[in-house]
Amino acid sequence: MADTTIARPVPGEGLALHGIGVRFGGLVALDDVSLRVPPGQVVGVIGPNGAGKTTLFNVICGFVRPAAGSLTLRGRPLHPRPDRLTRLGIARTLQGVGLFAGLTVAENVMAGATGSARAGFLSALLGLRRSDREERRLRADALELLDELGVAGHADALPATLPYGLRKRVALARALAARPRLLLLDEPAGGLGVEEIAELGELVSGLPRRAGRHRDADEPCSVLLVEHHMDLVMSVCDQIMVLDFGRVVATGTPDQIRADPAVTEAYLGVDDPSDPSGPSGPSGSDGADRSDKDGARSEAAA
Ligand SMILES: Nc1ncnc2c1ncn2[C@@H]1O[C@H](COP(=O)(O)OP(=O)(O)OP(=O)(O)O)[C@@H](O)[C@H]1O
Repeated sequence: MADTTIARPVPGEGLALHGIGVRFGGLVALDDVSLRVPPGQVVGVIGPNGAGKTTLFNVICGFVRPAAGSLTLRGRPLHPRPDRLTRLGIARTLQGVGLFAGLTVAENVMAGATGSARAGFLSALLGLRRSDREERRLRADALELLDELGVAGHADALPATLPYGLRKRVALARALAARPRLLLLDEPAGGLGVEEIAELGELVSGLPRRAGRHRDADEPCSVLLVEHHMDLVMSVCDQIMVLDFGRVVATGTPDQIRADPAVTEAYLGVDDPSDPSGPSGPSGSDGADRSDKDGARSEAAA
């Protein structure tokens, strides 16, 4: 029977994190975190403020080097570097938008394909030669993606002229232009309205089924979603990992996570899930602020 526990990495399958530990001075940001993101699945990482979600994302992107543990991608050791992600088949969207302000929407998406284009888009920016055919192919691919995400009508606009929700779609199109086998989404719902979040949910759910767009036709794309917005996470994820104070407190399907008392305790800071005093539980919209618990995991306090 297939192993469905995402906290138990399986060699050779998708992205796997094995016993990751990260410290910032005396603060333990991640402690023995293991996770796998199987091909074709949307895996969510949730947790209250300061739980370690962004740190985990940064480890996978190579912005933070773990003090302990290792990463593998399709069974091979992974030593990520932010400037090498595209080559590894990993694309990401950032908190906020992060588009190039001086490039049009279509050009931004073309820039995302740099790693998969024989002659990179940067070469054009640098004034280097590239064939017209290559240029046309990149633009056609970009327009197709923009069409898929419902923003093709804005292809020649500058990002700043678009509403925030549309700019986020362009950022997603740019990430998809790299034809990733693994897509990392860092709080994609941030700053979006209810309707936009519902539309985003449909988009994210469909990402692993984007047959033939990624480099490996035999391996569907997988998605790692770091997100505060619980309704989105619960509706799109196949599996969810819950972090609290840098530790894994629960993993499972959305239904399992909803029913797990450890999750309620992590969000509300109470043992009784029916206690109404907490501001937001796992079915609410945002993580609770646990500033009263700050420092509880520092080495000095341990
Ligand atoms: N560069 C850093 N230097 C020192 N401490 C850091 C650094 N980055 C994160 N931390 C600390 O590590 C812990 C985990 O932070 P992280 O940002 O990963 O949490 P998070 O779950 O993403 O929180 P949020 O939901 O508020 O974004 C926090 O206590 C944070 O203050």
